Amino acid sequence: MIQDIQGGLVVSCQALAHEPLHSSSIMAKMAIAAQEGGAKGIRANTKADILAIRQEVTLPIIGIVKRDYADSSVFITATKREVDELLDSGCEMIALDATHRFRPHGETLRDLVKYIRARNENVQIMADISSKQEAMDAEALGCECVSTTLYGYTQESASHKLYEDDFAFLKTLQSSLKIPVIAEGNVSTPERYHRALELGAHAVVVGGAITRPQQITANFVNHRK
Ligand SMILES: CC(=O)N[C@H](C=O)[C@@H](O)[C@H](O)[C@H](O)COP(=O)(O)O
Repeated sequence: MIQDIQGGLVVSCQALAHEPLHSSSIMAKMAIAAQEGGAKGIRANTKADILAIRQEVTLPIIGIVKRDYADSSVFITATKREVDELLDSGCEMIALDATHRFRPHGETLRDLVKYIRARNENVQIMADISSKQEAMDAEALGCECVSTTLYGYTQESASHKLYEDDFAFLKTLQSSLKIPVIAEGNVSTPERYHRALELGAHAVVVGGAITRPQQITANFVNHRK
């Protein structure tokens, strides 16, 4: 999958339970639209959504399972339970939280990577990180790529946005890693998308700006010239 998405757009088709488009069949339609528009891959949440999307499109899928746990703030593919669901879904790549935060039940990223490799050696792994050190650790564990998904979404990185200072964080990662770096998070305009690629992002994941109409609507309503 990592080669298939090179130089292109991955569309994240996600609607959580509290969102208006929450429905596997609607996410499958979103994925068709993304494919028709030229996307090279899909990022999707839950086994049910991935199975529905698989029926409709030929694009490779990055799977995640978001689930909240009481003892941890990690919520993207946090434990073996979510990994099992994704391995059953048949997605080509599994994305996991790869931050240094404590995981539910004390599970570790190292264990989860080992577990995925033992169960299916063909599934690739994307590390969702929020700092350079996390990215370097994920590379050392053998993940196929890192994504900037959680930059700006942890306590330590909360004051940052990926695109600020002309994607300074992306540049830092690129000069520190050998594995591909995916730009993800707040890439909300075509200009940002193309700039990230120009700077050498292996691929770019765009979500809300394409697949969350409530967010798109609010952007119109709140836009100030
Ligand atoms: C932080 C977090 O929970 N990120 C999630 C990860 O899968 C998704 O909610 C985002 O939509 C995705 O990362 C794409 O980002 P954006 O929607 O900003 O283009």
